[in-house]
Amino acid sequence: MADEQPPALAQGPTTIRVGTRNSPLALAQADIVVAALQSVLPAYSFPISGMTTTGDRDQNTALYNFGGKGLWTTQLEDRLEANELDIIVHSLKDMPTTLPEGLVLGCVTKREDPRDTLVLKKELVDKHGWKTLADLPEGSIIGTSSVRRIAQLARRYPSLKFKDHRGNIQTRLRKLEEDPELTGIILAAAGLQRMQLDAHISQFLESDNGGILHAVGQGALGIECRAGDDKVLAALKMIEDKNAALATVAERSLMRALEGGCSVPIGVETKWVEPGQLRLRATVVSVQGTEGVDGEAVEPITTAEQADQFGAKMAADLVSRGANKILDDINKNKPAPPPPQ
Ligand SMILES: NCc1[nH]cc(CCC(=O)O)c1CC(=O)O
Repeated sequence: MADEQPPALAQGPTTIRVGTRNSPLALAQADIVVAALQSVLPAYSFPISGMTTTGDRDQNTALYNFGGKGLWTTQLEDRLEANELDIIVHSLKDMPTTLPEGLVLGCVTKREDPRDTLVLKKELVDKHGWKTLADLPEGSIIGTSSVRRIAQLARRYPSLKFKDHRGNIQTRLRKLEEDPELTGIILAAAGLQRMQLDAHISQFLESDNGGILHAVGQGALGIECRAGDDKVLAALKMIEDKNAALATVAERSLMRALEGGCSVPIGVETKWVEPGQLRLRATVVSVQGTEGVDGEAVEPITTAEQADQFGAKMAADLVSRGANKILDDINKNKPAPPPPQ
């Protein structure tokens, strides 16, 4: 094993310091990445340091008030730049598409299930046997604070109502059972699966089932490091998943071209329909769900450049069919960010 390692890994310190947020999911994700690194670099150590970020602390300000940029990431990035950490493990979907100067997305690892899921209140499942969004009676209240989820649900299921719902996954599951108003909530499959909480899932949502597309990068882990840190970059290359990397390049390119942060209703779905053939589906939906533009294409993708162009081309196609009007309206109506505290 050792003589297969890139030369950059053979010399110098054998510690790679790992930064993560402090939530149970973030810590589980850091453990997954450390286990992968440890298996290819058994002589190295990977101390993990957890940190509470603005996004974790501020549970009250509506998510779009942060401007969508770097809510979860800035404080960890400061420590990476200050050379106090060597890598940061992120949910890729929480990473802005443009990173600060000097920092790069070092790799994307093997992707978990990227879909959103419906989690219904247990008591209601037991009583009525409901399983899917289509089973829910008019006026049922779904807890979610994601404009992407609300917009798509409102479009497909106009009789549903929504209630702001946030906190880490465990908190959200608890609030679902405790809040008498809520019928169900929407959570990413990946987070539930990584925490062994997937028994709570009632329905997996996708374009062909429920008509809901997931967030850009959902289900993938992105690892950020310093540009030019050759040793760390070589280590990360060893745990990269090529298919996940290429698919998420296309997704992130689409989002960058549409200038959407995590707060705009852009849904995507990428699928390798054959080896080397990537299908990209995308949707841009107005906040009320009254308008939407959808796109779909399949292209042969083997390089990051091709994936990047694929995403940009899809964005241009969506724009030419009205997505820019939807996004402009959203940007016009956005409240001003809160004053710094
Ligand atoms: N918004 C927070 C967040 N960031 C990443 C995940 C799930 C894990 C992933 O997408 O990899 C979640 C929870 C959720 O949306 O249910």
